[in-house]
Amino acid sequence: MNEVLNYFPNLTDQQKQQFTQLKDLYKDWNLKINVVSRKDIDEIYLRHVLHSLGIAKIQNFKPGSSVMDVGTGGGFPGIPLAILFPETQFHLVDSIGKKIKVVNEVKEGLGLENVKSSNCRVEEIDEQYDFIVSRAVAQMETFVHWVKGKIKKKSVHELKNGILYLKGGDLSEELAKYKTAKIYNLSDYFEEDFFDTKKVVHLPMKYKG
Ligand SMILES: C[S@@+](CC[C@H](N)C(=O)[O-])C[C@H]1O[C@@H](n2cnc3c(N)ncnc32)[C@H](O)[C@@H]1O
Repeated sequence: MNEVLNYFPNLTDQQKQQFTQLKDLYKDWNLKINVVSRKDIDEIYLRHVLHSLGIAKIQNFKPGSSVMDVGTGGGFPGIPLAILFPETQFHLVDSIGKKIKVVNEVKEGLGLENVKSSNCRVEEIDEQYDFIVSRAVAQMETFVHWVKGKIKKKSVHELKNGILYLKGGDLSEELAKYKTAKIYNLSDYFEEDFFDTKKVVHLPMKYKG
């Protein structure tokens, strides 16, 4: 938990309480439905919470904005971001029902009123968002295809509306055809070795009405 406080020192008491509660909730639920590896549970604040919050170092979501987390699994990056931005609406989507079950239990346990979830493939979603976030779900080309038409027309943030994807390693080939993609190194924001290869990719997406 100290990792989170160290990089996000201005949390409210409620946010501190929610982040603290989060570990026990995942520990309990993980025994019933495995969504996080056992090793990762012990390092949940570093590997899951702080990694998810890397997106917040690139863009703070404004009150009233909306964000979809595609292939959220047990709720990453969506749940930590929903704690950090309580006035932004988050839609967490996964095609596997038991993962969405964990998301719903954690959401209830933490009292997160700004989270809704859907158990379906993202291709079936017919809504629009300021940003679409994700981690470890698909190659960029497939992902772009899935989320086309799901971006709001008007940008109200510093970054243009589009995708904010947590990725790792060498992305030169995967992103070669996306000239407007910008890569942010999380090692510029977090000093732990875990972040040495971790990045956030911002890809602005044109509105398709
Ligand atoms: C490797 S897991 C990553 C989970 C989470 N984002 C994380 O980083 O912990 C990939 C998840 O994407 C989901 N997924 C893959 N394709 C999807 C699609 N087209 N629509 C919705 N979910 C999808 C899978 O069910 C799986 O839970």
